[in-house]
Amino acid sequence: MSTDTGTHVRSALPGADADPGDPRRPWCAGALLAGFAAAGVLTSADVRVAERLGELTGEDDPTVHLAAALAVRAVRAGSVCVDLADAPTLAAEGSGDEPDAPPPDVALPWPDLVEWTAAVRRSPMLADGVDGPADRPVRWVDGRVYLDRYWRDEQVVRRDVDARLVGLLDVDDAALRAAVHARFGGPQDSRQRLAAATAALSRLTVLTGGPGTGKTTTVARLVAVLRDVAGPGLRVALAAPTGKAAARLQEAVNAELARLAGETADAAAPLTASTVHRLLGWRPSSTRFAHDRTHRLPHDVVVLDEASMVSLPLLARVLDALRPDARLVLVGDPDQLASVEVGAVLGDLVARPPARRMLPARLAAVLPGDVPGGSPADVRDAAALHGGVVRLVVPHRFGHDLGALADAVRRGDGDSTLALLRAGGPHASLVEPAGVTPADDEVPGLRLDVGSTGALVTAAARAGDAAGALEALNAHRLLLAHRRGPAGVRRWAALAERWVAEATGDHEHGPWPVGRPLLVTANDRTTGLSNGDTGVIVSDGAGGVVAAFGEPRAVRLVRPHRLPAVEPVHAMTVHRAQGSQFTGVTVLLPPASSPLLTRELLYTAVTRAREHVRVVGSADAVRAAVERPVRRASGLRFAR
Ligand SMILES: Nc1ncnc2c1ncn2[C@@H]1O[C@H](COP(=O)(O)OP(=O)(O)OP(=O)(O)O)[C@@H](O)[C@H]1O
Repeated sequence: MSTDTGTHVRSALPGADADPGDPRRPWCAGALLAGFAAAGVLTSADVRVAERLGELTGEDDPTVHLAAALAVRAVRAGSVCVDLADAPTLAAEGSGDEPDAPPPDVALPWPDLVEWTAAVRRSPMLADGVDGPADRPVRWVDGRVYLDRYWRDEQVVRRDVDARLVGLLDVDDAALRAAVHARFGGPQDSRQRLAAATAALSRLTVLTGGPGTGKTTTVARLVAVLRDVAGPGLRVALAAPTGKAAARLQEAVNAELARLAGETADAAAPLTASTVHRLLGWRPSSTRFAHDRTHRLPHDVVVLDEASMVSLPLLARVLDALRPDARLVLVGDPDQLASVEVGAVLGDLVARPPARRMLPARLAAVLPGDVPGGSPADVRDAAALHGGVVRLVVPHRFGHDLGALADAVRRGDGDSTLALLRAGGPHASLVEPAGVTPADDEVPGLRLDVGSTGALVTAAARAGDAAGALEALNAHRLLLAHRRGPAGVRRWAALAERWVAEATGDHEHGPWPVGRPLLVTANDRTTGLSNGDTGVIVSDGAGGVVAAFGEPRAVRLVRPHRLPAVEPVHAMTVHRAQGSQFTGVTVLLPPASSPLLTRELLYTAVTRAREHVRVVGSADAVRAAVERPVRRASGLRFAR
């Protein structure tokens, strides 16, 4: 394709006559990219990176620059790569990264796909295909364009996962069968038995399931099974992406292990769980972890919970650090929101067409009758066993209505979702505002919940009852999709703070008001607090205050002057709430046109609630959410 494409299309470009001072318009950009930037598809940074790569590699074709800029944009939006054929559709949907900017409503001068692909493949900027040169900054593989570092991370995951699925570990069938039945004896435990046997036999297990299907319980009992078959000296690491999720995992797994130990009089050593970063040996002054391919983790088993939140680069680092003969158990709900960073690896591993392996046959030999069969879903689940994927399907915790609601959202069934929400009842309700976003006086129930939760938290905090304050903090949480704007965290957190002050009659304004809920926004080694941890300021009983974090049964106290970056947490994004649950949840939806409004967002929000979820949003917004699954491009779902 000739390099004059840019000039040729200039007069037709959206925004070509727009204000030259518009900050979205990159300085010095060629006409083609400037047009995409003016339309809001690319940012100045996307354009600058692409043009700089062009300078460094001697590439001046603007269509190649466009492909590279779209690969940078894709990463910003959480994709690993961009599929050029799909790029026009994705651009028309707007960017989840900049949800407040409307999607472009102008026709963009997309290059002809065949010519574009040819230009990209012969470019000195790009490596062509899997076997292309290793020193190019961008790579094209089967229509997908990657920034090379993400391609390399994807290859690490692909190769390691494939290697882990080859061959089975040496475990005695009869001993395994006995151990599994001893730990999972119930008639409904079939999938949990399969999960434990898979973890014993395979170096990769992917344990999935909706909320309350017994994933954490399975992890604990699976560890007991592994100790039974491999000996009590087994070195087990538990990890999760956030400190809060790690604390919950540790508490739940040890409680179940202690219960099992009581049953069998075994002495079970308690396990500790850490964040994934801490497990790998995160060092603030280095871009590398202490554990990597040259200095592997010592563990025989690594269990990674909330794996839907793990990014592609982080999973690649875990796989790098794991001994090849160690077992990896990934646990999570692939229907939830993916990592805030790049990739949706759990979903990709579940959706991947697995090569045919020995595992299902061996599972059938160890656990005859437990391998699923019958319904189409069972047949799909049986096929997924080739990839080490076990899906738990029996809900053990959820109230029936909440479970049905979560399931309708997961299935993309807008009619049922709306019907269940409108039916109301003790578990779910819908508040439909008159306008696009609700006015404060349209949500009296929310105001009551926020006020009463704040009053409970403040009363416990004033009494110096840290555990009680942390417990009360989980009574209700307001969740939103956006940070800014009329349906954003900023506006609603300020409102919630006012409602709490009104409910408690407390207008204390000092830097650390007693009862203020806190969200940690940075990792901090000295206090051990992690980004995403939540806590509350409580009285220390001696006229001072202290910040309480952790679970009510394992409270950690930190003096305010030692706190890392924190912010008040009267409301938070749905993303931030992942890994936590609350008795009641209110989710306030953005307008139907928001690109952040997705099925995964609503599903994640609904499944944060233990007893009641209130959805605030128009019927259009609910439908838009349910009917729009997140699309994150990645090559992991394909054969290469
Ligand atoms: N096989 C089982 N039989 C009976 N009850 C079970 C079984 N497995 C788990 N449970 C119970 O179901 C409830 C939910 O289990 P668990 O917390 O393990 O689910 P989960 O999938 O980890 O949930 P979440 O994703 O919400 O953390 C717990 O009370 C647990 O004791």
